[in-house]
Amino acid sequence: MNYSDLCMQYVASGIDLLEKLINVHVCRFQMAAEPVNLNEFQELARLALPKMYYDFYAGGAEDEHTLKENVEAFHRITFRPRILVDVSRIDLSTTILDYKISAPIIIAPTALHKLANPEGEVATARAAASCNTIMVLSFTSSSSIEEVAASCNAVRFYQLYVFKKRDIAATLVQRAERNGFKALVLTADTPRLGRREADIKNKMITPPLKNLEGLLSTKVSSVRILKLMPRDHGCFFKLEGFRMAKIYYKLTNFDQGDTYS
Ligand SMILES: Cc1cc2nc3c(=O)[nH]c(=O)nc-3n(C[C@H](O)[C@H](O)[C@H](O)COP(=O)(O)O)c2cc1C
Repeated sequence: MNYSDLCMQYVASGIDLLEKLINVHVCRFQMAAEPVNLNEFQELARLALPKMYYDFYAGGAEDEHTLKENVEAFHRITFRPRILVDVSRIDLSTTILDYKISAPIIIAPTALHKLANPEGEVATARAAASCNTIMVLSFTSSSSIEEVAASCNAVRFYQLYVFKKRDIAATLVQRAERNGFKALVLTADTPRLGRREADIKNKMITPPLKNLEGLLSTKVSSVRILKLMPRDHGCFFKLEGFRMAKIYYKLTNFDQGDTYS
């Protein structure tokens, strides 16, 4: 990670540089002992990132009930040991949409990777390539579709929010397809963004969403995240969304004028 770039990014975001330098150095000191599990990576992230950004990645909506329940759900899963079997050759590889991957794990779409690293989603795509898995690029990525496509040969899917303003989504799908993205991943559970209380308290600001430049009238580079998708652009989803997505993917004849609520 290029720390000076990271610090410059913090300064640009109006975040206190001294505090971050201290945290980054504490973090690097602690890095002497390599993290051995996800919890330790999370703790390093907490030390290195501005609170505003850490809270964005780590937090959930309202009382964070679902967030806690997600963690609990994983705790309820146990492995059934199988003994006296030949483990000399272990193969976890599988296929998704005919693309072979090393294990049944792909990178889910998550927004705004540049909050954590100046390379943003480009670095994530390279990680996907080196692990021989698939990256799903978020609709609200901080690196552009083209930058991610040029960075490596990872198999890439593109996550789509179906916007009321259909031309926005259609334009992005066309760009993704032109740049070798292999499939669309439709997000159906975000007709409105959750009420993320930490983001409200932190007065969360975002880096520019490069893919939306020139498409949204909103000045997305400095708005609070809750205003990112204002009413007239807001994403929505119902069965109709599937029809639209299908049309987008064929890239023909979408009804630009129609409105849905
Ligand atoms: C910080 C963060 C950002 C996310 N951003 C997006 C996004 O931009 N688009 C999307 O479809 N899902 C997004 N998600 C949802 C994830 O793709 C995933 O569905 C969700 O985290 C549930 O998986 P988990 O239980 O493994 O975290 C985001 C999740 C997190 C934690």
